[in-house]
Amino acid sequence: MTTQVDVSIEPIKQIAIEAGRKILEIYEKYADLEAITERKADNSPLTLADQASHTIISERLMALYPQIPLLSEEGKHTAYEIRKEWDRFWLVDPLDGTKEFIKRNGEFTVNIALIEKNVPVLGVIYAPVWNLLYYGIHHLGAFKETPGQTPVKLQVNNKQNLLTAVGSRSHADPAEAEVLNKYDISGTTSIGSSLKFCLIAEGKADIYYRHGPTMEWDTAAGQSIVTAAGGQVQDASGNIFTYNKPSLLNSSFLCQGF
Ligand SMILES: Nc1ncnc2c1ncn2[C@@H]1O[C@H](COP(=O)(O)O)[C@@H](OP(=O)(O)O)[C@H]1O
Ligand SMILES: [Mg+2]
Repeated sequence: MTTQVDVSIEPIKQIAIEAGRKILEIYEKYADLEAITERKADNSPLTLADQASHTIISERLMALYPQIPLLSEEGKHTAYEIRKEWDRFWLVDPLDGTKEFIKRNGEFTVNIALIEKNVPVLGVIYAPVWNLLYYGIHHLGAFKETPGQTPVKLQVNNKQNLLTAVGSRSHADPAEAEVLNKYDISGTTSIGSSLKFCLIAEGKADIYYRHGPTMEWDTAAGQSIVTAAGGQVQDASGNIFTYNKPSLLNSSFLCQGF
C-alpha cells in the first residue's frame, strides 16, 4: 500500500514496532518509572523511553526518506517560517500517553503520521504492552494487526444514536460534557493516548470531543486511522482538522465515527 507520494506503510509499521519494543524494555527494566522521569519546561513528563523511541524513529525515517522532513515531540521543532513551506512531513509522537506509561496501565502508544498539504494521509499507532498495531492510509483503509498475523480491516460504527463517548483518562475537561450533551450518548469510556481514535476506528466508541490541550503529534496518526476507517475529525467550525499551524498546540476538535 502506498500514499499519493509512494510511501510504503510496511517499513513504517516496523519502525513503530521497534520503537515500541525499546519502550517496553525500559518499562520492564525500571521498577519505578517516576525515577526516570524529568519535567519539561511546561511541566509535562519526559522519560528515557520517550527519548530512546525518538532516536530510533528519527534515525530510521531519515535514512529511509531523507527528502521528507520530520517533526517529533522530542526533536528540534523547526520554526514555522521554515516548516510552512513543507508540502509533506513526518509528524511523530515517540511516546504518547507518558502519564499512562508512568502509571503502568498500558495505555500509551507510538504515533507516526505523514502529513501532506496539512492533512494526515498515513498513520501508524503501536501499543507496545498489547503488541497491537493500528494503521490507516487515506483512501485505502484502516487496519488493526497483531504483528505477524492477518490484519483486520476497520470500519467505524456509523450510527448516530446510543453513542459511546470516549475521553482522556488523565486530562478530561468539564467543558467536554457540555458538547457531548448535544448527542445521544448511552455510555462513556476513558483511555489514555491516541488509543481513543483507535477505539472509534474499530467501532468500540463513536465520539471523542477534546476541549483540553493536545499537540499536533498527539492527533495526526489517529486522525489518519479514523478517516481511513470512514470517520472524521473536525475543528470547532466543522472543517477538517488541519496541521502545520503556526502553533503546534491544537484547538478543540471533534472526532466521530459517523
Ligand atoms: N497542558 C497541556 N498542554 C499541551 N498538551 C497537553 C497538556 N496536557 C496534556 N497534553 C497532551 O495530551 C497528551 C495526552 O493525551 P491523553 O490525555 O488523551 O492521554 C499528552 O501527550 P504526551 O503524553 O505524548 O505528552 C500531551 O501532548
Ligand atoms: Mg502525546
